Amino acid sequence: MQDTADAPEDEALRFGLQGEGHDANAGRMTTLGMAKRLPELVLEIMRLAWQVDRAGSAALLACQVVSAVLGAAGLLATNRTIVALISSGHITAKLWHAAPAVAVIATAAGLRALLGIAITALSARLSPMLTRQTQVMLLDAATNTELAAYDLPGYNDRWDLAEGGTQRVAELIGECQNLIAATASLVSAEIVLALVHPLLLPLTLAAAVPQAIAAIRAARVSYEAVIATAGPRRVMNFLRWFLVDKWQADQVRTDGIAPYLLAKYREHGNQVDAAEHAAVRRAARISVLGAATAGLASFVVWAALALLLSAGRIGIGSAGTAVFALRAASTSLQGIVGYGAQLYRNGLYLDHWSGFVREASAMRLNRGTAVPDRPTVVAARKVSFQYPASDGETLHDIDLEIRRGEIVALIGHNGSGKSTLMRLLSGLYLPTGGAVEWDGRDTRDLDPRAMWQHVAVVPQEYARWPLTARENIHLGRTRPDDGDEAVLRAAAASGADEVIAGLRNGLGTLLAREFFGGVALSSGQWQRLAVARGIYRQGGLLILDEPTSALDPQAEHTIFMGLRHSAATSATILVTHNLFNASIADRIVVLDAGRIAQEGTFAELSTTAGIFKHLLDLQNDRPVPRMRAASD
Ligand SMILES: Nc1ncnc2c1ncn2[C@@H]1O[C@H](COP(=O)(O)OP(=O)(O)OP(=O)(O)O)[C@@H](O)[C@H]1O
Repeated sequence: MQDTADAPEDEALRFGLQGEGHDANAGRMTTLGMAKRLPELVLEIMRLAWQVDRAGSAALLACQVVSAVLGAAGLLATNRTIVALISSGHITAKLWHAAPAVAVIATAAGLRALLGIAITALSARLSPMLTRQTQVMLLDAATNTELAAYDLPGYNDRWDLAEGGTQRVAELIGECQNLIAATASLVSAEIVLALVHPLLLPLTLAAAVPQAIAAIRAARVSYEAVIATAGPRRVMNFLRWFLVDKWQADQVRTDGIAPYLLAKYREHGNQVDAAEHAAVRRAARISVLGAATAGLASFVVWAALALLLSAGRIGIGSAGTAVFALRAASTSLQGIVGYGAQLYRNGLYLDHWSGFVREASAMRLNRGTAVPDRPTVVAARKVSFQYPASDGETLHDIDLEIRRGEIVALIGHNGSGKSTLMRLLSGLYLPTGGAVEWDGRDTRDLDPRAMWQHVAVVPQEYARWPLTARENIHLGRTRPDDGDEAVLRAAAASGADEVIAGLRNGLGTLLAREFFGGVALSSGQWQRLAVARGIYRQGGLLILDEPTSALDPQAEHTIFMGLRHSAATSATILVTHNLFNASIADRIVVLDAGRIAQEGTFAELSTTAGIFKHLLDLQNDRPVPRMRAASD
């Protein structure tokens, strides 16, 4: 019995979000850090906006500037109105005197309202374009990386975060606009205040500091809570998917696992609630303190204004103007602090996006430029390979050649490295030692996209593209001279023709999950299409990784009988655990723990002591149970 005291703890789902720079992000959320970061962030967003819609971005900026100028003009006109109204003389004369300034106030207010509408409309137009642009940039970066990027620790988590960042873009645009508008209003109000009395300018700015600090602290608390709960929230997303997705729905029922997983869901939900409640309480305490200090600071400003007035430093007209300007400045400052804190927080999510785009760009497919021909010989020369997150090598010292027209079967225990070797031969991975060569040229020197034009792979986990049956076979590589003929020929070679014949609209039938309006196929039917796809490509290197695992014996027979024909012009590698299927290969290579253990024909290996013979004997060892034999 195992000693439970020494037993390691069971592992649980966890995600690599914490401690990956996010704590440092939160640490930088200070007043100074924010003052430095916000202008950069605004510029970054404006640069992005400029890329997608120059006219719209320029119009938006122009509207903001004109609105600010009108704001200042309105405030100055307020000053002139007050001076005119409190001057000595008959009321009618005073009103006439004030009329032009009143007209300026009214016009400025009307125009600012119109500009406000234009700003809202322009922002609404820009937001979706910008969101899409960031998403396209992300997809472009992610789909052009080396496949090995997916094996880097935390890569998928960073992808998720980056995708989350793109969903914040619309908010960022709004916050950016509001921040610019508030800053423009503040500048105009402060100019007016400085004209009334220079002391009022630093005083109003200093009064905003406590409120700014409080708003940033509150935003930081909320960001920290988001980061702290990211792990459990992602586990919850994962569990939700497992509980309701169709692929497990039958087992959720027969295994009765729902209550067990739901309990785990609640447990993680409670962790999230506890962290968020604590954050809300902390943020509220900080906000109360901030509001109290802000009240005190504004009392000081008003007191200073009263003192200036009573000391005769400013006139009653200027004091009236200052009242309006102070209100405008205070509203603007609140806006800057509030929107600034939100913008800063959302900017951290945008950083996830830009960080991922940078990381993916550094991993971009950037190999040689030599364009290979259809290969005659594909070879591994002393190849070794280690996955980035792995402790040791998966493949060691592999020497192997496959020639055009030859079928080589790869056999070996689970985890012996067969799929990894195929990804190396097809150029999906580059070896960490030795070289893979196509007609003597190192795959590192070849243009990978040009290489893949000559590769046809039927993987174990075949894609089920949400496209028509026709598209699922030609994948956009149509042959205009051959029309559907080539597609149907490939379908006939894999038994997919029977599947297509039964579809409501033949080759034109959409194959997708029902909720996308498509027809759902069985696993074996999908696999027939995947094999047809591989045959249709007529690749110089044809790789079949367990191509018949989900097929009935008839479909399997069709494929293996047709394989000789499609293999005539390709170097073909077949990975299979069904050793009888390996008998169609010219040569069999047996992998054991990442090394080539045996190589030979079926006849040679099935009669020589070794792994192959051992596995073959096991496959043949299906004795009829004794009880049944007795009763027969
Ligand atoms: N992305 C990865 N990162 C780290 N290790 C990996 C990765 N993919 C596979 N491995 C490890 O490499 C070894 C070989 O895996 P591979 O998939 O090549 O084996 P296989 O022979 O194709 O197995 P099977 O017969 O089960 O399909 C395994 O030990 C596996 O755990």
